[in-house]
Amino acid sequence: MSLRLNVPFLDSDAEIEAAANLSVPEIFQRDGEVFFRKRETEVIRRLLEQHSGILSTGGGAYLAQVNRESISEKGVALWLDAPLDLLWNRVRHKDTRPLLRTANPRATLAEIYAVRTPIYQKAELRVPCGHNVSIDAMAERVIETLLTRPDVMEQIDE
Ligand SMILES: Nc1ncnc2c1ncn2[C@@H]1O[C@H](COP(=O)(O)OP(=O)(O)OP(=O)(O)O)[C@@H](O)[C@H]1O
Ligand SMILES: O=C(O)C1=C[C@@H](O)[C@@H](O)[C@H](O)C1
Repeated sequence: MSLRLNVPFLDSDAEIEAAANLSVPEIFQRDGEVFFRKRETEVIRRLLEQHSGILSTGGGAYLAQVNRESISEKGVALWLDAPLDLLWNRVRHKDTRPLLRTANPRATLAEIYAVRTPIYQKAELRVPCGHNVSIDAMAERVIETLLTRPDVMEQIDE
């Protein structure tokens, strides 16, 4: 999306990792989730203040009201709404998500999904993501959806 729109791509996890010189799991292990969430809130606010572009936040960031407010103030929240089984297939082979390092990560993901879905529904925009929707097709759908918010993204016909 950022390549197509020629705007910066920002990722809050990547910014936190660069600042700490540690991976997200290492930060969780060394400093705990509460510490991580504080850094996440600071980073999201700073990135939204300093840049106009696409900000990919970590999946837990939108749970905090303060982050939801920062996002709505500076732009718009867009939820990529994927079904649980699709999410599981994407994360099952990775060990980069500390919250899923449990005895039964599939069940943990289901619990997280159930708790978070009503909060993700607060996002102003939503794009459903089914099986077999390519990254390109998703980017196209997201751009079409963003165009419904001319205060955030405007089409310029050349
Ligand atoms: N439309 C798609 N089709 C197929 N695979 C996809 C699609 N979108 C994302 N993926 C893959 O799903 C995996 C998870 O995506 P990604 O790491 O971007 O998630 P994320 O939303 O950044 O998660 P988090 O913020 O929790 O880290 C990646 O391997 C990515 O390539
Ligand atoms: O969904 C979450 O709570 C998280 C998602 C990742 O992007 C990281 O921000 C971290 O692993 C927490």
